[in-house]
Amino acid sequence: MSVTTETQNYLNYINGKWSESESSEQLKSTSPANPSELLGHVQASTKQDLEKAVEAAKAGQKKWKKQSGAERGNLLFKVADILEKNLDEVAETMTREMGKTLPEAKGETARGVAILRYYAGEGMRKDGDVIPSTDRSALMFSKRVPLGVVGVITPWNFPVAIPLWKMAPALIYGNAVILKPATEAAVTAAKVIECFDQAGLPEGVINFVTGKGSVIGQGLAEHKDVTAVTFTGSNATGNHIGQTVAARGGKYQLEMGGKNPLIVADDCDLDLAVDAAISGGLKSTGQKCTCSSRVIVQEGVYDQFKQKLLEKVSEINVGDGLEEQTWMGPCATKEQYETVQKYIEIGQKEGAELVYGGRLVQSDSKGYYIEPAVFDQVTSSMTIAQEEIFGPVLALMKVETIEEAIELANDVDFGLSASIFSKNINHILSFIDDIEAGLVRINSETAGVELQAPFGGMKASSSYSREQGEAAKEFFTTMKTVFLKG
Ligand SMILES: NC(=O)C1=CN([C@@H]2O[C@H](COP(=O)(O)OP(=O)(O)OC[C@H]3O[C@@H](n4cnc5c(N)ncnc54)[C@H](OP(=O)(O)O)[C@@H]3O)[C@@H](O)[C@H]2O)C=CC1
Ligand SMILES: O=C(O)CCC(=O)C(=O)O
Repeated sequence: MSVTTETQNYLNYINGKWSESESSEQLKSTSPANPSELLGHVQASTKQDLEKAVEAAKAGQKKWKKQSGAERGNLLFKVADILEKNLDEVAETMTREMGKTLPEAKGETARGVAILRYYAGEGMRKDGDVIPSTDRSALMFSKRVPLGVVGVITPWNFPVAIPLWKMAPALIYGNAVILKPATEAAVTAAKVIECFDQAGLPEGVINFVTGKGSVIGQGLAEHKDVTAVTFTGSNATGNHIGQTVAARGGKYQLEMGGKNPLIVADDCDLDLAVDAAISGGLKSTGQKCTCSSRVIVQEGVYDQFKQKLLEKVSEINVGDGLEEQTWMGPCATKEQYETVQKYIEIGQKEGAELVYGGRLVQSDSKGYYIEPAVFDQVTSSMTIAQEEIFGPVLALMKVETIEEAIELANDVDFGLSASIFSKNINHILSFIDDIEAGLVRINSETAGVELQAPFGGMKASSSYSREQGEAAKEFFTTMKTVFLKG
């Protein structure tokens, strides 16, 4: 059985088999560059489908955890090789399905391959410590053990990297997984699951159930046999999931929004700062939780920075992500397109000055295209300085001192990522100390996560847990302390 039927009807993957939902209903996935282009249908799954997946995962996990780390790792290496072989197809599907440009989609898929290899290697690393006992004749040690069944709920903005940076560590540490991808990027996710299928993971170890967040996502959050749930997405949904899982005593991990500041100091290399504002703020059409949305500039270089920024932003080519000349693709969904427009209107109503862009870009295909927008005269109390827009909108804010810049940078509910551009070590050290962010970046853009380092935010950006690198071990395992005496 393959991932689809002949009509591009992408199936669920439960207990090692591709299967239709009991509902016999499907949800449509279309292209944001051309909303009349159908990518395929995915299953509108029911709670019964999810129940089957949970049963399969429970049974699969019992055997999976008995395999050695090296055996599990070998399978992940195999998945990585298959994904690498299919990189072009997966990346092109991603571009068609959620709009990011093809080079970005290829980069993300290659990152997926690297994530799989990193965690495959983890199967050969230590899973505990020897701890001296007060009893000289005893051996005491800690041992990491899997949690059981892990629910993975993912967004549409990184349809390959985010599912993989959650599933690969879950699997290597001996858990079984049920992935519920964002509906808008579920076809790309199906292609990733196909790589696991081809690699021959044992039945039930990895399961894929598409459907509405309110049914399948909610079902994972509520299910008593889903020991842990890992989520990336909006704050509203994340907080709801966290409360639901906590109420039944489960473990959860939430990665949510950002309102990331980039501080430009008087003494910095302005050209580098301009490039970082553009790359960090507008790549992926601003649809990254780590994107720079507030650019806080010291008054000494404010006008010069603004002029250089506007010159470069005006060169940005908006269009279909499959076309070579395109630098910025469409908004990923109709909802996102409307949200960005709404925030641009709010910004203007609240007194910010729209100094560039923000207009809709017409196309024959009626794609969700919008020009990058730059606002001047933004103050911290404005909605566009406080709420996550998730679109190509930069808000410029002027400050006198670096102390004021850091205070302004911290004046939001979020705390995911933050950058400073400066050559002054004192400014840099104050920034490292005082900025309220999980990712602190100096002379580098706010986006750009490395898979081997902990990733997560402070304040409302996350549940204080960290993903990726070695930090993933904390979430995807629990600990036994063993006291052994002859
Ligand atoms: N931190 C980040 O990386 C991201 C942040 N966002 C922010 O969220 C905003 C809205 O985007 P949106 O796609 O609606 O994000 P959501 O948070 O609603 O969706 C993320 C995932 O959660 C699922 N989901 C939705 N409702 C529930 C529920 N009740 N219980 C469990 N799971 C659920 C979704 O499924 P389904 O697809 O079926 O709705 C999807 O798989 C964006 O504008 C942006 O600000 C969005 C994406 C990523
Ligand atoms: O910046 C990155 O590479 C990752 C961003 C991210 O995790 C997100 O947008 O959800």
